[in-house]
Amino acid sequence: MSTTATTAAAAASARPRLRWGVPAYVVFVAAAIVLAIVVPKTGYVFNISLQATTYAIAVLGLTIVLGLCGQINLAQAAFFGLGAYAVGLGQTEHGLNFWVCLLIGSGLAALFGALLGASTLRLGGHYLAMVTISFQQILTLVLINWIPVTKGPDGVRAIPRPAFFADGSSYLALCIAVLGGLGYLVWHLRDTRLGRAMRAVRDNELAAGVAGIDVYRTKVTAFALSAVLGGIGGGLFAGGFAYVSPDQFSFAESVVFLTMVLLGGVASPIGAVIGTGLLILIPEWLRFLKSIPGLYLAIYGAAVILIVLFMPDGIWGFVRGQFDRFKRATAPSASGDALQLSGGGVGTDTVLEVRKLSKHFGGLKAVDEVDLTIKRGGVHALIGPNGSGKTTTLNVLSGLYKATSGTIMLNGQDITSLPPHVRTKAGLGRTFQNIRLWRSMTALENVMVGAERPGSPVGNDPASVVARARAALAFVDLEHRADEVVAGFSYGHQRAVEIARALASDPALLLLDEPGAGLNSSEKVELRNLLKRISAHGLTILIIDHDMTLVSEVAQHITVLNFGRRIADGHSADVLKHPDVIAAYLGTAPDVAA
Ligand SMILES: Nc1ncnc2c1ncn2[C@@H]1O[C@H](COP(=O)(O)OP(=O)(O)OP(=O)(O)O)[C@@H](O)[C@H]1O
Repeated sequence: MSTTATTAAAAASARPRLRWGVPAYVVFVAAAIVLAIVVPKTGYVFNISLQATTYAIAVLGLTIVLGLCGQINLAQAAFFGLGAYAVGLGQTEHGLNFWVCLLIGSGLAALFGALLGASTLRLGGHYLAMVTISFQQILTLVLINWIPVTKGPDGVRAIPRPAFFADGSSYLALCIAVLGGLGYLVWHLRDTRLGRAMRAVRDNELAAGVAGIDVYRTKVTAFALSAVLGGIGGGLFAGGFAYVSPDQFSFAESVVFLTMVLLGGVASPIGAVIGTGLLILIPEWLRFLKSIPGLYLAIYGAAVILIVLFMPDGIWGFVRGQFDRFKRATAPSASGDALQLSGGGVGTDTVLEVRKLSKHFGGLKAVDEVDLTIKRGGVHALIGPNGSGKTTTLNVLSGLYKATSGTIMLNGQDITSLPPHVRTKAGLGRTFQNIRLWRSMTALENVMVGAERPGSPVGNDPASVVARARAALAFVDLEHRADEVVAGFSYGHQRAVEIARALASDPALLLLDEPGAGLNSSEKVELRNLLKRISAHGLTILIIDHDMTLVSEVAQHITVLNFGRRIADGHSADVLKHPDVIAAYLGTAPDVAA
Protein backbone atom coordinates (compact mmCIF):
# COMPACT_ATOMS: atom_id res chain seq x y z
CA MET A 1 0.00 0.00 0.00
CA SER A 2 1.18 3.51 -0.67
CA THR A 3 2.75 5.65 2.02
CA THR A 4 0.13 8.26 1.45
CA ALA A 5 -2.66 5.85 2.09
CA THR A 6 -0.88 4.76 5.24
CA THR A 7 -0.55 8.37 6.33
CA ALA A 8 -4.23 8.86 5.77
CA ALA A 9 -4.89 5.80 7.85
CA ALA A 10 -2.58 7.20 10.51
CA ALA A 11 -4.55 10.41 10.66
CA ALA A 12 -7.75 8.45 10.90
CA SER A 13 -6.31 6.31 13.67
CA ALA A 14 -5.41 9.36 15.70
CA ARG A 15 -8.86 10.83 15.66
CA PRO A 16 -10.88 10.94 18.86
CA ARG A 17 -14.30 9.34 18.78
CA LEU A 18 -16.89 12.10 18.47
CA ARG A 19 -19.95 11.67 20.67
CA TRP A 20 -22.16 13.46 18.18
CA GLY A 21 -20.75 11.46 15.26
CA VAL A 22 -23.35 8.67 15.21
CA PRO A 23 -26.47 10.86 15.67
CA ALA A 24 -25.16 13.29 13.03
CA TYR A 25 -24.57 10.39 10.65
CA VAL A 26 -28.07 8.99 11.24
CA VAL A 27 -29.62 12.44 10.65
CA PHE A 28 -27.60 12.86 7.45
CA VAL A 29 -28.62 9.48 6.03
CA ALA A 30 -32.26 10.03 7.09
CA ALA A 31 -32.24 13.43 5.35
CA ALA A 32 -30.87 11.84 2.17
CA ILE A 33 -33.61 9.18 2.28
CA VAL A 34 -36.33 11.82 2.79
CA LEU A 35 -34.89 13.86 -0.10
CA ALA A 36 -34.93 10.79 -2.32
CA ILE A 37 -38.60 10.22 -1.51
CA VAL A 38 -40.07 13.74 -1.52
CA VAL A 39 -38.05 15.70 -4.08
CA PRO A 40 -39.41 15.12 -7.58
CA LYS A 41 -36.68 13.86 -9.89
CA THR A 42 -36.24 13.83 -13.59
CA GLY A 43 -35.00 10.60 -15.16
CA TYR A 44 -31.55 12.19 -15.48
CA VAL A 45 -31.21 13.11 -11.79
CA PHE A 46 -32.58 9.73 -10.78
CA ASN A 47 -30.08 7.89 -12.95
CA ILE A 48 -27.13 9.89 -11.63
CA SER A 49 -28.26 9.47 -8.01
CA LEU A 50 -28.87 5.74 -8.39
CA GLN A 51 -25.56 5.16 -10.13
CA ALA A 52 -23.66 7.14 -7.48
CA THR A 53 -25.39 5.28 -4.63
CA THR A 54 -24.89 1.76 -5.97
CA TYR A 55 -21.33 2.47 -7.10
CA ALA A 56 -20.54 3.91 -3.67
CA ILE A 57 -21.54 0.60 -2.06
CA ALA A 58 -19.00 -1.22 -4.26
CA VAL A 59 -16.35 1.42 -3.57
CA LEU A 60 -16.94 0.91 0.18
CA GLY A 61 -15.70 -2.63 -0.43
CA LEU A 62 -12.39 -1.23 -1.63
CA THR A 63 -12.14 0.75 1.61
CA ILE A 64 -11.96 -2.63 3.35
CA VAL A 65 -9.63 -4.59 1.11
CA LEU A 66 -7.32 -1.74 0.09
CA GLY A 67 -7.82 0.89 2.80
CA LEU A 68 -7.89 -1.40 5.83
CA CYS A 69 -6.00 -4.48 4.65
CA GLY A 70 -3.66 -2.95 2.05
CA GLN A 71 -4.45 -5.51 -0.68
CA ILE A 72 -4.87 -4.38 -4.25
CA ASN A 73 -8.11 -5.42 -5.96
CA LEU A 74 -8.65 -4.58 -9.60
CA ALA A 75 -11.69 -6.81 -9.99
CA GLN A 76 -14.36 -4.91 -8.07
CA ALA A 77 -16.41 -4.44 -11.24
CA ALA A 78 -16.44 -8.25 -11.63
CA PHE A 79 -18.03 -8.65 -8.18
CA PHE A 80 -20.40 -5.80 -9.01
CA GLY A 81 -21.29 -7.71 -12.19
CA LEU A 82 -21.82 -10.99 -10.32
CA GLY A 83 -24.38 -9.30 -8.07
CA ALA A 84 -26.02 -7.54 -11.02
CA TYR A 85 -26.32 -10.68 -13.16
CA ALA A 86 -27.59 -12.75 -10.22
CA VAL A 87 -30.41 -10.24 -9.69
CA GLY A 88 -31.03 -9.92 -13.43
CA LEU A 89 -30.93 -13.57 -14.49
CA GLY A 90 -32.32 -14.92 -11.22
CA GLN A 91 -35.52 -12.92 -11.61
CA THR A 92 -36.03 -12.92 -15.36
CA GLU A 93 -34.87 -16.47 -16.17
CA HIS A 94 -35.53 -18.42 -12.99
CA GLY A 95 -38.43 -16.55 -11.44
CA LEU A 96 -36.65 -16.03 -8.13
CA ASN A 97 -37.49 -13.31 -5.64
CA PHE A 98 -35.37 -10.10 -5.79
CA TRP A 99 -34.03 -10.54 -2.26
CA VAL A 100 -33.12 -14.18 -2.83
CA CYS A 101 -31.25 -13.13 -5.99
CA LEU A 102 -29.44 -10.38 -4.10
CA LEU A 103 -28.44 -12.93 -1.48
CA ILE A 104 -27.22 -15.37 -4.14
CA GLY A 105 -25.31 -12.59 -5.92
CA SER A 106 -23.58 -11.47 -2.70
CA GLY A 107 -22.86 -15.09 -1.79
CA LEU A 108 -21.32 -15.77 -5.20
CA ALA A 109 -19.27 -12.58 -4.92
CA ALA A 110 -18.11 -13.63 -1.42
CA LEU A 111 -17.11 -17.05 -2.73
CA PHE A 112 -15.11 -15.69 -5.67
CA GLY A 113 -13.73 -12.90 -3.47
CA ALA A 114 -12.47 -15.50 -0.99
CA LEU A 115 -10.95 -17.53 -3.85
CA LEU A 116 -9.18 -14.44 -5.11
CA GLY A 117 -8.05 -13.68 -1.54
CA ALA A 118 -6.74 -17.25 -1.33
CA SER A 119 -4.16 -16.36 -3.99
CA THR A 120 -2.56 -14.01 -1.44
CA LEU A 121 -1.04 -17.12 0.16
CA ARG A 122 1.58 -17.01 -2.56
CA LEU A 123 1.13 -13.63 -4.21
CA GLY A 124 1.30 -9.98 -3.26
CA GLY A 125 1.89 -6.57 -4.80
CA HIS A 126 2.06 -6.49 -8.59
CA TYR A 127 1.43 -10.22 -8.95
CA LEU A 128 -1.74 -9.99 -6.89
CA ALA A 129 -2.86 -7.06 -9.04
CA MET A 130 -2.31 -9.21 -12.14
CA VAL A 131 -4.36 -12.07 -10.69
CA THR A 132 -7.27 -9.73 -9.89
CA ILE A 133 -7.10 -8.26 -13.41
CA SER A 134 -7.14 -11.78 -14.88
CA PHE A 135 -10.21 -12.66 -12.84
CA GLN A 136 -11.89 -9.49 -14.05
CA GLN A 137 -11.10 -10.33 -17.68
CA ILE A 138 -12.27 -13.93 -17.32
CA LEU A 139 -15.62 -12.79 -15.92
CA THR A 140 -16.07 -10.31 -18.77
CA LEU A 141 -15.30 -13.05 -21.31
CA VAL A 142 -17.76 -15.41 -19.63
CA LEU A 143 -20.50 -12.75 -19.63
CA ILE A 144 -19.97 -12.08 -23.33
CA ASN A 145 -19.47 -15.62 -24.62
CA TRP A 146 -21.60 -17.91 -22.44
CA ILE A 147 -24.65 -16.76 -24.35
CA PRO A 148 -27.12 -19.53 -23.34
CA VAL A 149 -26.69 -18.56 -19.70
CA THR A 150 -25.77 -14.87 -19.66
CA LYS A 151 -27.51 -13.79 -22.90
CA GLY A 152 -24.16 -12.55 -24.14
CA PRO A 153 -23.55 -9.00 -25.41
CA ASP A 154 -27.31 -8.31 -25.57
CA GLY A 155 -27.48 -8.34 -21.80
CA VAL A 156 -30.48 -8.93 -19.55
CA ARG A 157 -33.54 -6.71 -19.92
CA ALA A 158 -36.68 -5.91 -17.94
CA ILE A 159 -35.19 -6.68 -14.54
CA PRO A 160 -37.89 -6.07 -11.93
CA ARG A 161 -37.53 -4.24 -8.62
CA PRO A 162 -38.75 -5.73 -5.34
CA ALA A 163 -42.32 -5.22 -4.14
CA PHE A 164 -42.73 -2.01 -2.02
CA PHE A 165 -39.80 -0.41 -3.88
CA ALA A 166 -41.14 -0.55 -7.41
CA ASP A 167 -41.18 3.20 -8.04
CA GLY A 168 -37.96 5.12 -8.56
CA SER A 169 -38.12 7.28 -5.40
CA SER A 170 -38.64 4.47 -2.93
CA TYR A 171 -36.03 2.33 -4.69
CA LEU A 172 -33.47 5.12 -4.49
CA ALA A 173 -34.37 5.60 -0.80
CA LEU A 174 -33.76 1.87 -0.28
CA CYS A 175 -30.35 2.10 -1.94
CA ILE A 176 -29.41 5.14 0.18
CA ALA A 177 -30.51 3.29 3.34
CA VAL A 178 -28.38 0.27 2.36
CA LEU A 179 -25.41 2.54 1.63
CA GLY A 180 -25.91 4.32 4.96
CA GLY A 181 -26.09 1.06 6.90
CA LEU A 182 -23.10 -0.52 5.18
CA GLY A 183 -21.10 2.71 5.50
CA TYR A 184 -21.75 2.63 9.24
CA LEU A 185 -20.58 -0.99 9.48
CA VAL A 186 -17.42 -0.28 7.47
CA TRP A 187 -16.72 2.81 9.59
CA HIS A 188 -16.83 0.71 12.73
CA LEU A 189 -15.04 -2.30 11.27
CA ARG A 190 -11.67 -0.59 11.70
CA ASP A 191 -12.10 -0.55 15.47
CA THR A 192 -13.08 -4.18 15.79
CA ARG A 193 -10.68 -7.05 16.37
CA LEU A 194 -10.91 -7.95 12.66
CA GLY A 195 -10.35 -4.34 11.62
CA ARG A 196 -7.25 -4.05 13.82
CA ALA A 197 -5.97 -7.35 12.38
CA MET A 198 -6.47 -6.00 8.85
CA ARG A 199 -4.64 -2.78 9.65
CA ALA A 200 -1.81 -4.74 11.27
CA VAL A 201 -1.51 -6.92 8.14
CA ARG A 202 -1.48 -3.77 6.00
CA ASP A 203 1.25 -2.08 8.09
CA ASN A 204 3.54 -5.06 8.71
CA GLU A 205 2.57 -8.59 7.78
CA LEU A 206 5.48 -10.27 9.51
CA ALA A 207 4.75 -8.61 12.83
CA ALA A 208 1.06 -9.40 12.44
CA GLY A 209 1.76 -13.13 12.13
CA VAL A 210 4.09 -13.13 15.10
CA ALA A 211 1.53 -11.21 17.17
CA GLY A 212 -0.94 -14.06 16.69
CA ILE A 213 -2.90 -12.85 13.67
CA ASP A 214 -3.77 -15.43 11.03
CA VAL A 215 -2.54 -13.22 8.18
CA TYR A 216 -3.84 -15.42 5.41
CA ARG A 217 -7.34 -15.74 6.85
CA THR A 218 -7.45 -11.99 7.47
CA LYS A 219 -6.65 -11.25 3.82
CA VAL A 220 -9.18 -13.79 2.55
CA THR A 221 -11.83 -12.25 4.82
CA ALA A 222 -11.00 -8.76 3.56
CA PHE A 223 -11.36 -9.90 -0.05
CA ALA A 224 -14.62 -11.72 0.69
CA LEU A 225 -16.15 -8.73 2.53
CA SER A 226 -15.08 -6.37 -0.22
CA ALA A 227 -16.60 -8.66 -2.84
CA VAL A 228 -19.88 -8.91 -0.89
CA LEU A 229 -20.21 -5.13 -0.97
CA GLY A 230 -19.44 -5.23 -4.69
CA GLY A 231 -22.16 -7.86 -5.15
CA ILE A 232 -24.76 -5.91 -3.15
CA GLY A 233 -23.97 -2.71 -5.08
CA GLY A 234 -24.28 -4.57 -8.39
CA GLY A 235 -27.53 -6.26 -7.39
CA LEU A 236 -29.11 -2.93 -6.48
CA PHE A 237 -27.74 -1.39 -9.69
CA ALA A 238 -29.45 -4.09 -11.77
CA GLY A 239 -32.80 -3.56 -10.06
CA GLY A 240 -32.47 0.20 -10.43
CA PHE A 241 -31.67 0.35 -14.14
CA ALA A 242 -33.62 -2.78 -15.14
CA TYR A 243 -30.92 -3.68 -17.67
CA VAL A 244 -27.40 -5.11 -17.44
CA SER A 245 -24.82 -5.94 -20.10
CA PRO A 246 -21.16 -7.11 -19.98
CA ASP A 247 -19.65 -3.71 -20.91
CA GLN A 248 -20.99 -2.24 -17.63
CA PHE A 249 -18.69 -4.54 -15.63
CA SER A 250 -15.44 -4.38 -17.56
CA PHE A 251 -11.87 -3.83 -16.37
CA ALA A 252 -12.30 -0.13 -17.17
CA GLU A 253 -15.05 0.02 -14.53
CA SER A 254 -12.75 -1.65 -11.98
CA VAL A 255 -10.22 1.10 -12.65
CA VAL A 256 -12.97 3.67 -12.16
CA PHE A 257 -13.87 2.08 -8.79
CA LEU A 258 -10.22 2.18 -7.75
CA THR A 259 -9.86 5.80 -8.84
CA MET A 260 -12.99 6.69 -6.89
CA VAL A 261 -11.65 5.28 -3.63
CA LEU A 262 -8.20 6.80 -4.10
CA LEU A 263 -9.66 10.17 -5.04
CA GLY A 264 -12.03 10.35 -2.06
CA GLY A 265 -9.60 8.86 0.45
CA VAL A 266 -8.97 5.15 0.87
CA ALA A 267 -8.87 5.29 4.66
CA SER A 268 -12.50 6.14 5.24
CA PRO A 269 -15.97 5.21 3.96
CA ILE A 270 -16.71 8.93 3.75
CA GLY A 271 -13.85 9.20 1.26
CA ALA A 272 -15.37 6.34 -0.75
CA VAL A 273 -18.69 8.18 -1.01
CA ILE A 274 -17.05 11.52 -1.87
CA GLY A 275 -14.83 9.94 -4.53
CA THR A 276 -17.74 8.09 -6.10
CA GLY A 277 -19.94 11.19 -6.16
CA LEU A 278 -17.22 13.32 -7.71
CA LEU A 279 -16.17 10.87 -10.41
CA ILE A 280 -19.78 10.50 -11.46
CA LEU A 281 -20.53 14.21 -11.29
CA ILE A 282 -17.36 15.66 -12.88
CA PRO A 283 -18.13 14.14 -16.33
CA GLU A 284 -21.66 15.49 -16.04
CA TRP A 285 -20.41 18.98 -15.14
CA LEU A 286 -18.03 18.88 -18.08
CA ARG A 287 -20.66 17.59 -20.48
CA PHE A 288 -20.95 21.01 -22.19
CA LEU A 289 -17.33 20.56 -23.41
CA LYS A 290 -18.14 17.43 -25.37
CA SER A 291 -18.72 19.45 -28.53
CA ILE A 292 -14.94 20.07 -28.71
CA PRO A 293 -13.33 16.65 -29.37
CA GLY A 294 -10.77 15.61 -26.76
CA LEU A 295 -11.15 18.70 -24.56
CA TYR A 296 -13.61 17.06 -22.21
CA LEU A 297 -11.35 14.08 -21.56
CA ALA A 298 -8.26 16.29 -21.15
CA ILE A 299 -9.93 18.47 -18.51
CA TYR A 300 -11.43 15.48 -16.75
CA GLY A 301 -8.05 13.73 -16.60
CA ALA A 302 -6.27 16.91 -15.49
CA ALA A 303 -8.80 17.45 -12.68
CA VAL A 304 -8.28 13.92 -11.34
CA ILE A 305 -4.46 14.21 -11.59
CA LEU A 306 -4.47 17.57 -9.79
CA ILE A 307 -6.63 16.28 -6.96
CA VAL A 308 -4.46 13.17 -6.49
CA LEU A 309 -1.28 15.28 -6.73
CA PHE A 310 -2.26 17.93 -4.20
CA MET A 311 -4.32 15.69 -1.94
CA PRO A 312 -2.33 12.43 -1.82
CA ASP A 313 -4.51 11.12 1.01
CA GLY A 314 -7.62 11.78 -1.06
CA ILE A 315 -10.13 14.54 -0.55
CA TRP A 316 -11.41 13.26 2.77
CA GLY A 317 -7.86 12.63 3.99
CA PHE A 318 -7.07 16.28 3.18
CA VAL A 319 -10.19 17.60 4.92
CA ARG A 320 -9.53 15.45 8.01
CA GLY A 321 -5.97 16.72 8.10
CA GLN A 322 -7.26 20.31 8.30
CA PHE A 323 -9.62 19.39 11.15
CA ASP A 324 -6.93 17.45 13.00
CA ARG A 325 -4.74 20.56 13.16
CA PHE A 326 -7.29 22.12 15.52
CA LYS A 327 -7.88 18.95 17.47
CA ARG A 328 -7.31 19.19 21.19
CA ALA A 329 -5.32 16.42 22.82
CA THR A 330 -7.53 14.00 24.69
CA ALA A 331 -6.64 13.29 28.29
CA PRO A 332 -5.30 9.74 28.63
CA SER A 333 -7.42 7.49 30.80
CA ALA A 334 -5.80 5.24 33.34
CA SER A 335 -6.07 1.46 33.21
CA GLY A 336 -6.30 1.09 36.97
CA ASP A 337 -5.10 -2.54 36.82
CA ALA A 338 -1.55 -3.80 37.09
CA LEU A 339 -0.40 -6.13 34.31
CA GLN A 340 -0.79 -9.78 35.22
CA LEU A 341 1.84 -12.11 33.75
CA SER A 342 1.24 -15.80 34.28
CA GLY A 343 4.70 -16.79 33.02
CA GLY A 344 3.20 -19.54 30.94
CA GLY A 345 1.45 -21.30 33.79
CA VAL A 346 2.62 -24.37 35.56
CA GLY A 347 4.29 -27.37 34.03
CA THR A 348 7.79 -28.70 33.82
CA ASP A 349 10.62 -26.36 34.80
CA THR A 350 11.75 -26.30 31.17
CA VAL A 351 9.97 -23.77 28.94
CA LEU A 352 11.85 -24.39 25.70
CA GLU A 353 13.68 -27.49 24.60
CA VAL A 354 15.50 -27.25 21.26
CA ARG A 355 17.24 -30.32 19.86
CA LYS A 356 19.71 -30.37 16.95
CA LEU A 357 18.10 -27.34 15.31
CA SER A 358 19.50 -26.49 11.88
CA LYS A 359 18.70 -23.85 9.31
CA HIS A 360 20.56 -23.92 6.02
CA PHE A 361 20.37 -21.28 3.29
CA GLY A 362 21.66 -23.25 0.30
CA GLY A 363 25.17 -24.26 1.28
CA LEU A 364 25.31 -21.83 4.24
CA LYS A 365 24.69 -23.47 7.61
CA ALA A 366 23.33 -20.38 9.42
CA VAL A 367 22.25 -22.58 12.36
CA ASP A 368 23.95 -25.93 12.69
CA GLU A 369 22.57 -28.62 15.05
CA VAL A 370 22.06 -26.26 17.96
CA ASP A 371 20.75 -27.54 21.31
CA LEU A 372 19.11 -25.06 23.65
CA THR A 373 17.33 -25.60 26.96
CA ILE A 374 15.60 -22.68 28.62
CA LYS A 375 14.47 -23.07 32.20
CA ARG A 376 11.33 -21.38 33.48
CA GLY A 377 11.91 -17.96 35.06
CA GLY A 378 14.91 -15.72 34.63
CA VAL A 379 16.74 -14.35 31.62
CA HIS A 380 18.63 -16.52 29.13
CA ALA A 381 20.93 -14.73 26.67
CA LEU A 382 21.91 -15.93 23.20
CA ILE A 383 25.11 -14.20 22.16
CA GLY A 384 27.72 -14.48 19.45
CA PRO A 385 29.60 -12.41 16.89
CA ASN A 386 27.85 -10.83 13.88
CA GLY A 387 26.50 -13.44 11.50
CA SER A 388 26.76 -16.28 14.03
CA GLY A 389 23.10 -17.29 13.58
CA LYS A 390 21.33 -15.66 16.53
CA THR A 391 18.53 -13.91 14.63
CA THR A 392 18.11 -16.92 12.36
CA THR A 393 17.65 -19.07 15.47
CA LEU A 394 14.95 -16.69 16.74
CA ASN A 395 13.28 -16.66 13.32
CA VAL A 396 13.18 -20.45 13.28
CA LEU A 397 11.86 -20.51 16.87
CA SER A 398 9.05 -18.08 16.05
CA GLY A 399 8.16 -19.81 12.76
CA LEU A 400 9.30 -17.14 10.31
CA TYR A 401 11.82 -19.64 8.90
CA LYS A 402 11.15 -23.33 8.48
CA ALA A 403 13.74 -25.45 10.29
CA THR A 404 15.94 -27.58 8.02
CA SER A 405 16.02 -30.19 10.77
CA GLY A 406 15.67 -30.52 14.53
CA THR A 407 12.81 -30.14 17.01
CA ILE A 408 11.41 -27.28 19.09
CA MET A 409 9.31 -28.07 22.16
CA LEU A 410 7.51 -25.21 23.94
CA ASN A 411 6.00 -26.12 27.30
CA GLY A 412 6.15 -29.77 26.23
CA GLN A 413 4.35 -29.10 22.91
CA ASP A 414 6.12 -29.78 19.61
CA ILE A 415 5.86 -26.49 17.71
CA THR A 416 8.52 -27.24 15.06
CA SER A 417 6.18 -27.12 12.08
CA LEU A 418 3.50 -24.71 13.34
CA PRO A 419 2.92 -21.34 11.59
CA PRO A 420 3.92 -18.17 13.51
CA HIS A 421 0.44 -17.21 14.73
CA VAL A 422 -0.15 -20.69 16.14
CA ARG A 423 3.20 -20.57 17.99
CA THR A 424 2.07 -17.26 19.47
CA LYS A 425 -1.10 -18.98 20.64
CA ALA A 426 1.10 -21.71 22.15
CA GLY A 427 2.91 -19.06 24.22
CA LEU A 428 5.71 -17.41 22.23
CA GLY A 429 6.07 -13.63 22.24
CA ARG A 430 8.78 -11.72 20.43
CA THR A 431 10.23 -8.39 19.37
CA PHE A 432 12.39 -7.67 16.33
CA GLN A 433 15.91 -6.38 15.77
CA ASN A 434 14.43 -3.82 13.35
CA ILE A 435 11.36 -2.60 15.19
CA ARG A 436 8.18 -3.85 13.59
CA LEU A 437 5.29 -1.83 14.90
CA TRP A 438 2.15 -1.01 12.93
CA ARG A 439 3.11 2.55 12.34
CA SER A 440 -0.26 3.99 11.40
CA MET A 441 -1.88 2.66 14.57
CA THR A 442 -1.81 4.14 18.06
CA ALA A 443 0.29 2.64 20.82
CA LEU A 444 -2.88 1.32 22.42
CA GLU A 445 -4.09 -0.31 19.20
CA ASN A 446 -0.69 -1.95 18.68
CA VAL A 447 -0.78 -3.43 22.15
CA MET A 448 -4.47 -4.39 21.91
CA VAL A 449 -3.61 -6.73 19.04
CA GLY A 450 -1.14 -8.45 21.38
CA ALA A 451 -3.81 -8.74 24.08
CA GLU A 452 -6.24 -10.19 21.53
CA ARG A 453 -4.07 -13.12 20.46
CA PRO A 454 -5.97 -16.41 20.29
CA GLY A 455 -6.06 -18.07 23.68
CA SER A 456 -5.23 -14.85 25.52
CA PRO A 457 -6.35 -14.57 29.16
CA VAL A 458 -8.76 -11.70 28.38
CA GLY A 459 -10.63 -13.59 25.65
CA ASN A 460 -12.82 -11.54 23.34
CA ASP A 461 -14.20 -9.02 25.81
CA PRO A 462 -13.36 -5.58 24.30
CA ALA A 463 -13.23 -3.77 27.66
CA SER A 464 -10.85 -6.38 29.10
CA VAL A 465 -8.66 -6.17 25.99
CA VAL A 466 -8.39 -2.38 26.35
CA ALA A 467 -7.70 -2.68 30.09
CA ARG A 468 -4.96 -5.26 29.53
CA ALA A 469 -3.39 -3.21 26.72
CA ARG A 470 -3.37 -0.12 28.94
CA ALA A 471 -1.87 -2.13 31.79
CA ALA A 472 0.88 -3.40 29.45
CA LEU A 473 1.62 0.18 28.35
CA ALA A 474 1.68 1.30 31.99
CA PHE A 475 4.16 -1.53 32.66
CA VAL A 476 6.58 0.04 30.16
CA ASP A 477 5.76 3.56 31.44
CA LEU A 478 3.98 4.64 28.27
CA GLU A 479 0.34 4.73 29.26
CA HIS A 480 0.32 8.53 28.86
CA ARG A 481 1.03 8.08 25.13
CA ALA A 482 -1.53 5.31 24.59
CA ASP A 483 -3.66 7.25 22.11
CA GLU A 484 -0.79 8.59 20.00
CA VAL A 485 0.16 7.11 16.62
CA VAL A 486 3.47 5.27 17.10
CA ALA A 487 5.08 6.63 13.92
CA GLY A 488 5.96 9.76 15.89
CA PHE A 489 7.59 7.92 18.81
CA SER A 490 11.30 7.96 19.61
CA TYR A 491 13.26 4.78 18.98
CA GLY A 492 13.28 3.96 22.70
CA HIS A 493 9.53 4.41 23.04
CA GLN A 494 8.90 2.30 19.93
CA ARG A 495 10.97 -0.50 21.43
CA ALA A 496 8.98 -0.20 24.65
CA VAL A 497 5.65 -0.41 22.76
CA GLU A 498 6.90 -3.50 20.94
CA ILE A 499 7.76 -5.12 24.26
CA ALA A 500 4.36 -4.07 25.69
CA ARG A 501 2.65 -5.68 22.69
CA ALA A 502 4.44 -8.96 23.40
CA LEU A 503 3.74 -8.72 27.16
CA ALA A 504 0.03 -8.09 26.57
CA SER A 505 -0.23 -11.53 24.96
CA ASP A 506 0.91 -13.09 28.26
CA PRO A 507 3.56 -15.32 26.67
CA ALA A 508 5.28 -18.28 28.29
CA LEU A 509 8.55 -17.21 26.69
CA LEU A 510 9.52 -13.74 25.51
CA LEU A 511 12.07 -13.58 22.68
CA LEU A 512 13.85 -10.22 22.47
CA ASP A 513 16.07 -9.62 19.44
CA GLU A 514 18.64 -6.94 20.28
CA PRO A 515 16.29 -4.74 22.30
CA GLY A 516 19.21 -2.47 23.21
CA ALA A 517 20.22 -1.75 19.59
CA GLY A 518 20.02 1.95 18.75
CA LEU A 519 19.18 3.06 22.30
CA ASN A 520 21.09 5.85 24.04
CA SER A 521 22.62 5.31 27.48
CA SER A 522 19.61 6.53 29.49
CA GLU A 523 17.24 4.44 27.35
CA LYS A 524 19.49 1.45 27.98
CA VAL A 525 19.19 1.99 31.73
CA GLU A 526 15.40 2.05 31.35
CA LEU A 527 15.55 -1.12 29.26
CA ARG A 528 17.68 -2.90 31.87
CA ASN A 529 15.21 -1.94 34.60
CA LEU A 530 12.30 -3.05 32.44
CA LEU A 531 13.89 -6.45 31.79
CA LYS A 532 14.46 -6.89 35.51
CA ARG A 533 10.81 -5.98 36.21
CA ILE A 534 9.56 -8.46 33.64
CA SER A 535 11.80 -11.16 35.03
CA ALA A 536 10.63 -10.38 38.57
CA HIS A 537 7.09 -11.14 37.40
CA GLY A 538 8.17 -14.69 36.57
CA LEU A 539 8.22 -14.38 32.78
CA THR A 540 11.05 -16.23 31.04
CA ILE A 541 13.10 -14.17 28.57
CA LEU A 542 15.44 -15.24 25.77
CA ILE A 543 17.43 -12.17 24.78
CA ILE A 544 19.91 -11.52 21.99
CA ASP A 545 22.18 -8.52 22.48
CA HIS A 546 25.68 -7.39 21.68
CA ASP A 547 25.90 -5.18 24.78
CA MET A 548 27.81 -7.43 27.17
CA THR A 549 27.22 -5.06 30.10
CA LEU A 550 23.47 -5.39 29.61
CA VAL A 551 23.72 -9.15 29.09
CA SER A 552 25.88 -9.73 32.17
CA GLU A 553 23.58 -7.55 34.30
CA VAL A 554 20.29 -9.20 33.35
CA ALA A 555 21.04 -12.76 32.20
CA GLN A 556 21.63 -15.68 34.54
CA HIS A 557 22.32 -18.14 31.74
CA ILE A 558 24.12 -17.66 28.41
CA THR A 559 24.36 -19.71 25.21
CA VAL A 560 27.03 -18.68 22.71
CA LEU A 561 26.87 -19.27 18.96
CA ASN A 562 29.66 -18.96 16.43
CA PHE A 563 29.36 -19.86 12.74
CA GLY A 564 25.91 -21.28 13.50
CA ARG A 565 27.24 -23.71 16.12
CA ARG A 566 26.86 -23.66 19.86
CA ILE A 567 30.30 -23.07 21.37
CA ALA A 568 29.35 -22.52 25.01
CA ASP A 569 26.38 -22.78 27.34
CA GLY A 570 26.05 -22.27 31.09
CA HIS A 571 25.93 -19.75 33.93
CA SER A 572 26.70 -16.21 32.75
CA ALA A 573 29.87 -15.67 34.77
CA ASP A 574 31.38 -18.99 33.63
CA VAL A 575 30.45 -18.56 29.97
CA LEU A 576 31.85 -15.05 29.70
CA LYS A 577 35.20 -16.39 30.93
CA HIS A 578 35.16 -19.36 28.54
CA PRO A 579 38.27 -19.26 26.26
CA ASP A 580 36.26 -20.16 23.11
CA VAL A 581 33.88 -17.28 23.79
CA ILE A 582 36.71 -14.85 24.31
CA ALA A 583 38.38 -16.17 21.13
CA ALA A 584 35.15 -15.81 19.13
CA TYR A 585 34.63 -12.23 20.27
CA LEU A 586 38.25 -11.32 19.64
CA GLY A 587 38.04 -12.89 16.19
CA THR A 588 40.25 -15.94 16.75
CA ALA A 589 39.05 -19.15 15.12
CA PRO A 590 37.29 -21.22 17.79
CA ASP A 591 37.53 -24.87 18.75
CA VAL A 592 33.92 -25.90 18.37
CA ALA A 593 32.62 -27.59 21.50
CA ALA A 594 29.18 -28.91 22.20
N1 LIG B 1 17.21 -15.11 4.62
C1 LIG B 1 18.50 -15.41 4.51
N2 LIG B 1 19.01 -15.89 3.36
C2 LIG B 1 20.30 -16.21 3.24
N3 LIG B 1 21.20 -16.08 4.22
C3 LIG B 1 20.75 -15.60 5.41
C4 LIG B 1 19.40 -15.24 5.62
N4 LIG B 1 19.25 -14.80 6.89
C5 LIG B 1 20.47 -14.87 7.45
N5 LIG B 1 21.36 -15.35 6.56
C6 LIG B 1 22.77 -15.60 6.80
O1 LIG B 1 22.83 -16.45 7.94
C7 LIG B 1 23.97 -16.09 8.72
C8 LIG B 1 23.51 -15.81 10.14
O2 LIG B 1 22.78 -14.57 10.12
P1 LIG B 1 22.05 -14.02 11.42
O3 LIG B 1 21.32 -12.79 11.01
O4 LIG B 1 21.26 -15.09 12.04
O5 LIG B 1 23.26 -13.66 12.35
P2 LIG B 1 23.26 -12.88 13.72
O6 LIG B 1 24.09 -13.68 14.66
O7 LIG B 1 21.89 -12.57 14.15
O8 LIG B 1 24.03 -11.56 13.29
P3 LIG B 1 23.87 -10.07 13.86
O9 LIG B 1 24.40 -10.07 15.23
O10 LIG B 1 24.71 -9.25 12.92
O11 LIG B 1 22.44 -9.72 13.77
C9 LIG B 1 24.63 -14.90 8.06
O12 LIG B 1 25.70 -15.37 7.27
C10 LIG B 1 23.54 -14.35 7.18
O13 LIG B 1 24.07 -13.71 6.05
